Amino acid sequence: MTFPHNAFKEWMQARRKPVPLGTWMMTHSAQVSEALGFVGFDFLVLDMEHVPVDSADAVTIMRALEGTPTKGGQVVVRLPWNDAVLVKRVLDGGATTLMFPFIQNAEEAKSAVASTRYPLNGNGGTRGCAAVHRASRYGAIGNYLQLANDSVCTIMQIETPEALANIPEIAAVEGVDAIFIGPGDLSANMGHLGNIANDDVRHALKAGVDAVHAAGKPCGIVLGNPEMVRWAIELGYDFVAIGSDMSMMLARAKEQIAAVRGVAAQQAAGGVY
Ligand SMILES: O=C(O)C(=O)C[C@H](O)[C@@H](O)CO
Repeated sequence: MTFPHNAFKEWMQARRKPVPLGTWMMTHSAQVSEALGFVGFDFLVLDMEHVPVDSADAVTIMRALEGTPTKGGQVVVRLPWNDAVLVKRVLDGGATTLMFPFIQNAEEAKSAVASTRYPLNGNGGTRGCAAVHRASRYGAIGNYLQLANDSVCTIMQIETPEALANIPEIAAVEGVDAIFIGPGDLSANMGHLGNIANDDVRHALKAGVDAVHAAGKPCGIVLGNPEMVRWAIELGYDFVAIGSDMSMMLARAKEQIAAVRGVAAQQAAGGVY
């Protein structure tokens, strides 16, 4: 059996255009995720940080997506924390692109990368080793252990002013494939909780993508509405997510109710997601 293709890693290396567009999966539902897989997003973020998705749930959702155009190598698993045990479980479960939240410095980025690598040729890898699991298709991919390290794509999240200042060192860590700036937590840690549209936050989002590019790496972001997503693309972001499945579902429901009742649906300022 051939080794699964990591499309997302390839897009990061090629800086694919048009910019890959995705969304967050926050419904904790394999069926909703499967349905989302047919909509046309380039990638989908399986959120384990703000959604009570454990490693078994993550496998169920990834398995549901296998039958859709947005499968396997287009699923980004956002971990709840930089935790080697969770990394081991989601990688063994078949995840190929991992997003690490709240990475503050190069040391944390190195630890994150190491947890995704099997020990090989003195690479400092710390990923625990098993050969028969979903990732190897239960052993059907005979050379899984030899190819796994190079197949993984790692994304480090920048979510505080400290991390923003450390972008050059974080992005320079070997094995960091991309940086993702979390506007929700960055704005909160800048003192602008819930206000991504704040001018200081917008300035930081621009400075962040510029710093990531100066370090030679691609940079992603998530924003809450098409106008802000287009703004981010114009700034040079290399992959962008718009809102989430949950926010889109609720916004559409409010629009429908408002349309029947003849009142304007309320849009939150700055774009919630
Ligand atoms: O800080 C952020 O913003 C993120 O990391 C993304 C959010 O956690 C997520 O809720 C997007 O839907």
